[in-house]
Amino acid sequence: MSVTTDRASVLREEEADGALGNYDDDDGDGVEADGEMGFTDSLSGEVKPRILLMGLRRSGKSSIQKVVFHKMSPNETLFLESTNKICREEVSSSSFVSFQIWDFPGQIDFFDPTFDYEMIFRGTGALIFVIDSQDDYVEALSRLHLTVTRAYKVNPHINFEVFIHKVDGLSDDHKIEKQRDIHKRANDDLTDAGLEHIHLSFYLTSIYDHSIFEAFSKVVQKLIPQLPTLENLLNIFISNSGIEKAFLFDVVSKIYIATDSSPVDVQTYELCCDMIDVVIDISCIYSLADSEAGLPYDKESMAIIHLNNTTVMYLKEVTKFLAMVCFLRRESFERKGLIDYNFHCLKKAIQEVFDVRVKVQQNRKLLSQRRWSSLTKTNAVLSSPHS
Ligand SMILES: Nc1nc2c(ncn2[C@@H]2O[C@H](COP(=O)(O)OP(=O)(O)OP(=O)(O)O)[C@@H](O)[C@H]2O)c(=O)[nH]1
Repeated sequence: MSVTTDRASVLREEEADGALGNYDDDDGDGVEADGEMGFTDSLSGEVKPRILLMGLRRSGKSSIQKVVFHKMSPNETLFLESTNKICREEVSSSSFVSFQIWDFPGQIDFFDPTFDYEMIFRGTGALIFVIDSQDDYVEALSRLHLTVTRAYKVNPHINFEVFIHKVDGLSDDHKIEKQRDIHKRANDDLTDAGLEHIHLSFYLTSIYDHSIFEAFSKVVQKLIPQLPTLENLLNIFISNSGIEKAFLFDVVSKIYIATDSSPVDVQTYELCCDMIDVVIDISCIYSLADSEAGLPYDKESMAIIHLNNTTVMYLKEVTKFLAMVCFLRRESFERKGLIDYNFHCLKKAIQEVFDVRVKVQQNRKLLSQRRWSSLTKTNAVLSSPHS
């Protein structure tokens, strides 16, 4: 059972107009249509970062979006129809996990005059290029090169993320070999073009396991300017509490937005995801219908799991959509009072970071609105010089 199909995080789904260059204006105010959107973006650096999903047809872009943000089961993606329009969606479950995802059809043509790629890349935070590892990837690599070079020219601040996707069908050796080959060829192409300074990050992903959530977590983390502060807070928290590993999770998407500086291993990450599922599912089944608007996750949410290898997993609510999940030894857990006290301090500090982030976002929005209104005034004067 999954509560998350009722999407708290997905505020709305919009489909861009059939012609690639013309985007639907969701509220009818004209601001998000055509060139205007790009112009405001360039001034304000849009409050919500934009993440683009690009790649050849059938590489798995829509499946990734549906599995990560709509909790679609991987098998259901077999029935997804090919995307023929740009699909935009806002993901906004907390101030830290707040962005727009644009899912592109596989066949976009940069030379199509109706495709305003400058406008699109200008407001982009991360470009995820999906390569089907089970297919011949020569064409995908040349497409990747074209896309990255175009995007970089318009906006050198974009994070370029390459998902070597559908690796579930490959053996471990084969996966590493594919990654090495794709990594080498993509970087050789950039070096040949004199663009070796462009950095590409590579991830092995599949919708059939947690790798896609882990990869998405890393993409999203890079878009959180407060990440070093959050990491520092977690480092202090674990060292003061005798904890071995701590994650800060967005419970809706199961994206972890920060962890301490010790390395992350996949099994640990998977255990955290399973724990969040268990908490939400049990809460859905047994929580009182009238408790806090019937939400399955609230201030009281907490769980302790004793693993059979002397490790304890401890989950606690941080904010409405964030949870801390940590791993510690049974002996350390005996000092639960100290852990809870330190957690209380951590929670307050995270709340402060959160408040600062909200303030910065509000200021940026205000600034952008002011600039926009002064610009429209100037335009009005210019267009009626005799008034
Ligand atoms: N084995 C495997 N198949 C996958 C994976 N991800 C997606 N697929 C399958 O790949 C096929 C194409 O997926 P889509 O998500 O429609 O691909 P797309 O890139 O959005 O395709 P277009 O809309 O045509 O651009 C579907 O049959 C999915 O079930 C994966 O991780 N592993």
